[in-house]
Amino acid sequence: MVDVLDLGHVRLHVADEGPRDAPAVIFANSLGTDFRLWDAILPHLPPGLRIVRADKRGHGLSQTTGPISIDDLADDVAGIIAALELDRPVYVGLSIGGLIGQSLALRHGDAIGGLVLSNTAAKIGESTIWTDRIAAIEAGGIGVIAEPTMERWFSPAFRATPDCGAWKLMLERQDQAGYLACCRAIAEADFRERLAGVQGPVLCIGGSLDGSTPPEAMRDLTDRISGARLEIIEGVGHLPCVEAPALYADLLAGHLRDIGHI
Ligand SMILES: O=C(O)CC1=CCC(=O)O1
Repeated sequence: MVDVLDLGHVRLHVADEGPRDAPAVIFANSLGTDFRLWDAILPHLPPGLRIVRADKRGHGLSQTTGPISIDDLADDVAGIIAALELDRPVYVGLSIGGLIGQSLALRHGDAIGGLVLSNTAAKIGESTIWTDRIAAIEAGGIGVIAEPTMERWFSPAFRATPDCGAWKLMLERQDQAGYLACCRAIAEADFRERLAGVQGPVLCIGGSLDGSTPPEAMRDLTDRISGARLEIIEGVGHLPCVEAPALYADLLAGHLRDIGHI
């Protein structure tokens, strides 16, 4: 079922697929993408899962609101879990989705049954990266950042394929105010001194060619969480679920088995 979920303060576009009583996994996508980010891994996941994907505020078909924080976005995820009556789903968040996951684990740890932090960091980039990006978009529109963003998102090999064009278009079509609100939320988020409050087992996944949250950032994040383990997928950029979907799904499935979720 794909639907609009009204949480009262915001309406979110959510896909809820699979048997209602099955072990659930909830996915959160990155800045500038909608929940189709996960399409390619779905056929590779073990059968019989309940899969929930949601466009965060200001992305895809979800509503854009005023200023937001990563904690607000984590509260939205907790709201989705409660509204859909999910039984402690495993949360998988990529990039800003990973920041949201760190906040979710700290604020609503009892609501989730496991955590996967993909292509993210305890703090993503210095503040100037975000103030420069915001200024560039305010001056010239989201299109001005599209080409350099593809270089961070994808390996040279993937950028040479026609598929890359669709991802660039997805970025260019995001709501500008929604995208900028998320940039401001990322700029303010810093979990470096807070992660002692997150307990493993946590699976961290990175890409060897990730230009946004490189392997060093993933290692730093993993080292800060007791019981976390890191897998780096070789030859892919910031969105390994797009570039290496079978491998990504295998890592995820292995983790679901390791923690007894399936
Ligand atoms: O656009 C990028 O640089 C990649 C990115 C950073 C945070 C996020 O969610 O995506």
